[in-house]
Amino acid sequence: MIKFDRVVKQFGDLTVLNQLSFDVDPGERVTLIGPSGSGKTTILRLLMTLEHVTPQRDPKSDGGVIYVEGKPFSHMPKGDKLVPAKERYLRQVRKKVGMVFQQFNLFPNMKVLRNVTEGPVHALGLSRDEAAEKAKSLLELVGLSDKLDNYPSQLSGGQQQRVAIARALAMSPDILLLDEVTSALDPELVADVLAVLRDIANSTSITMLLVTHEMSFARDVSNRVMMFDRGVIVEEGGPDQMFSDPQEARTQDFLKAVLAD
Ligand SMILES: Nc1ncnc2c1ncn2[C@@H]1O[C@H](COP(=O)(O)OP(=O)(O)OP(=O)(O)O)[C@@H](O)[C@H]1O
Repeated sequence: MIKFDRVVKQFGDLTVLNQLSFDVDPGERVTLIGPSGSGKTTILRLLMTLEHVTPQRDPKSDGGVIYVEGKPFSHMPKGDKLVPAKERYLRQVRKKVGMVFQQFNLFPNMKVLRNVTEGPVHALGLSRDEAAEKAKSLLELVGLSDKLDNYPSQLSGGQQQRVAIARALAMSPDILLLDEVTSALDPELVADVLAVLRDIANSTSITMLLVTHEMSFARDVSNRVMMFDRGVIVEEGGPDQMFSDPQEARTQDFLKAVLAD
């Protein structure tokens, strides 16, 4: 479903991902943990094509290939303009991936329903009626059927994040990326958002990659936990083993620090 094959990503002199290889199978839920700056968000951003691997001649610079459903993408020779066919191809692959960010990134001038219907109308070619029907059922799933005509500014942070989740799902992605989706929320709003995500995890077979500091949530929903440090996987395993019996000192120290927070 997802494959990183010896991916190297640099920002200037900083090597953020260092010959990183891993696979994610269809339907897997994988949690990425690790200290700040270890490259977790960069992995998600590469999958969303918000960042690119841009190989150059220098063997130390960017390299490797990322595959989604067997198709290579995010491999862009530096300086090349995207030709239309390649852009179309990338758009096709990108449609398979949905992302929810820490900041909700809703369109502030559109009502809730419109926030969720815009993508399906413009990117999937659904009619306004079809998109509205789909959006309403997703907004019901996230518990916001009574907010269709509200603007984002009229909602709490937790409600806005639930709209963002419905908006990502409205594109029918095969893969859902969640990047610290509760970090910007007041503590009392976190539980509702996590409950919605638990429901989605339990009721769909969508593949998920999560970056989260909510360890009990990660333990509940993930099949696998990968611990990153400096752009490499230090340790990986099932959630019970990783959270109860981590083997590597860096994982032990990281979890101690997070749990003491
Ligand atoms: N666009 C960019 N330009 C320059 N440096 C960047 C860019 N994006 C990320 N970085 C740097 O790359 C490193 C890895 O960042 P990344 O956001 O992937 O880490 P992270 O593990 O998600 O951290 P956090 O837990 O704090 O979100 C950091 O040192 C960051 O400053």
